[in-house]
Amino acid sequence: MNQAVLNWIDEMAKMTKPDRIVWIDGSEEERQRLTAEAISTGELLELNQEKLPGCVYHRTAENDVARVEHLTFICTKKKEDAGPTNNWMDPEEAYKKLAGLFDGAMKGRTMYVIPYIMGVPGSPFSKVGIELTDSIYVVLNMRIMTRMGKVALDQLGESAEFVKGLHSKADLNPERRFICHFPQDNTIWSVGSGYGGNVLLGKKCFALRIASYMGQKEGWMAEHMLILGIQDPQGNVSYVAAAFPSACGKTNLAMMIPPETFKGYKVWTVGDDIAWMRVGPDGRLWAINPEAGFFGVAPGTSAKSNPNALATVQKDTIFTNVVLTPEGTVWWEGMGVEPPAEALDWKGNPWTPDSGRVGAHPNSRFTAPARNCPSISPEWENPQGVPISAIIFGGRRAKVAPLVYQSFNWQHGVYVGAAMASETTSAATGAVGVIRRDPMAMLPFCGYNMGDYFAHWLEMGQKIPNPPQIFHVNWFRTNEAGKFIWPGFGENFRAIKWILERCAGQGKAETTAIGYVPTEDAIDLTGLDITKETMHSLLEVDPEAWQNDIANQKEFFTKFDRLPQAIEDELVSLEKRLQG
Ligand SMILES: Nc1nc2c(ncn2[C@@H]2O[C@H](COP(=O)(O)OP(=O)(O)OP(=O)(O)O)[C@@H](O)[C@H]2O)c(=O)[nH]1
Ligand SMILES: O=C([O-])CC(=O)C(=O)O
Ligand SMILES: [Mn+2]
Repeated sequence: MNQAVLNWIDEMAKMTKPDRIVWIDGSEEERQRLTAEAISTGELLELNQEKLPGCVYHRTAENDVARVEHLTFICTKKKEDAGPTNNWMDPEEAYKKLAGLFDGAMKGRTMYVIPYIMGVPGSPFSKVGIELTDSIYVVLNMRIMTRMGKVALDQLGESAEFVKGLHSKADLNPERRFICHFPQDNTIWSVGSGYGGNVLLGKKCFALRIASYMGQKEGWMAEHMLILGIQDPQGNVSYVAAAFPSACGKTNLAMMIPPETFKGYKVWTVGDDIAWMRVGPDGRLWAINPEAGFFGVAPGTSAKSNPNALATVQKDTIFTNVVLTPEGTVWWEGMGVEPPAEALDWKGNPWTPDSGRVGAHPNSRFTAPARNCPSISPEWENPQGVPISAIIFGGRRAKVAPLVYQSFNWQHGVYVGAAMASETTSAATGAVGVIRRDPMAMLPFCGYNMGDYFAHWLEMGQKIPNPPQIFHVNWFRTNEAGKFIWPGFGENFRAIKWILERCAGQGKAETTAIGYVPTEDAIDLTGLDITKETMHSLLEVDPEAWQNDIANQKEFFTKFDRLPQAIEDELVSLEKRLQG
């Protein structure tokens, strides 16, 4: 047995004082046993096994339904290394404070030891973590989201190089809830929550916050990006990676089905949330999806918007905070089917469709194995990853950003990513619909100084002989009535097709102040009912709106003491171009 692992577990058990310690092996027998146990205590509810085989239901505490960014900390020795966009705590102080909360937190409970791999076993990209938790819900979610159990211990061998994750629900009191990251110690401590984004430590905590720090040191990138492949009628597949903030359409785009008119085209899903990217021997950027499942937003998922996601969650899925029907099935707003006449809402209260309240929490989620997905790419477990032709940034912008545009070059593209903004969503606690700057969709997920992160992006550009082209998209422009004017979902394929044409040196574009914008006839609109006026407003670059946005960007960037000169230069150049 690995002595470093044993010593660490011993130390954590002395602090948390569980009644027993159970090692997770990842077997089917173990899944059944733990599921039965969680059902017997009410932690999980069994669903209708005829209609939803292998599926279970879970409710979180009412005040524990999303990531808590104000309680999430990067604990580096120097405050500057966490940077201006992260909450910071001194590591010594953080360990001490959380040790107080962890002290005896597992008394009367079991500590589960979950060894897991982010990435495919044996891949040069992959990394091992171990999560200690007192929640069966966490174990069963990690079983879907990662490759875990024996396979991870085999990969680790005698090495002491693993990410040490400790989680306890403790008393679930939000006053005593903290998600602390110690990138310099490869350590994550999460206490007082049972919500996925705070407690599935392989996901946001490791695969983004800790991994972004590793990537900067080791010369690779960990990004909040989906990965998809687009196959053309000749059978060639091109891959793109796209960064959108939480609940802004990554899962939907990753599983998109092209509109009927595009015969012979097919979209393959490689990943829906996280990409780890390295320069390949051929000088291109290669990406893997380090996860093994999808932790997706339920509301809005329908046979019309995302049939692949709906098919994915028909078996072996954990549903969290959705509506529970009397027949033991699930429902949510925007599912595209009649709501049940009466049911239990996400809080467990009796609910009817005319109650005037939503039945499912807006951030209710499904946890489903990626292999269930009808569009899963044949390459999704390729240990070498897939080559990326285009990087896409995007957000929710009612105004300002056009449907799609291309940056002039890598440096300009990095600036476009750094200047990203989006309206906030229910994926994190706090106000919804407020515009905030969210560079590369990484504001809540960058594990070090974001100025250094921009510098790392700029440096990566120097290291990739054949870098991807960088684009920006916005599916969320609205009219005066506040309605989305672009149909979105599968129709987004039309913008992606233009992006790939541009990568191939084709595709018509107009050079504007902000970058290359499609000419009004450049996007293939065959079979789409959309007026010329609408297309015009979708592609419009309004100099005044952009000037206002620049003012907001400047305010944001003044917080940075390590802002690379190149970012500032790009901003100044844009301002000059806008003034004509
Ligand atoms: N109007 C419009 N809404 C969309 C589009 N794509 C996704 N949405 C909606 O945006 C919400 C979130 O979409 P997801 O695809 O789950 O977002 P995500 O980026 O994967 O979210 P995280 O899992 O939080 O990272 C859902 O309610 C979708 O229905 C689109 O093209 N147009
Ligand atoms: O982490 C979560 O809670 C879910 C997620 O993917 C995100 O918010 O981006
Ligand atoms: Mn996400």
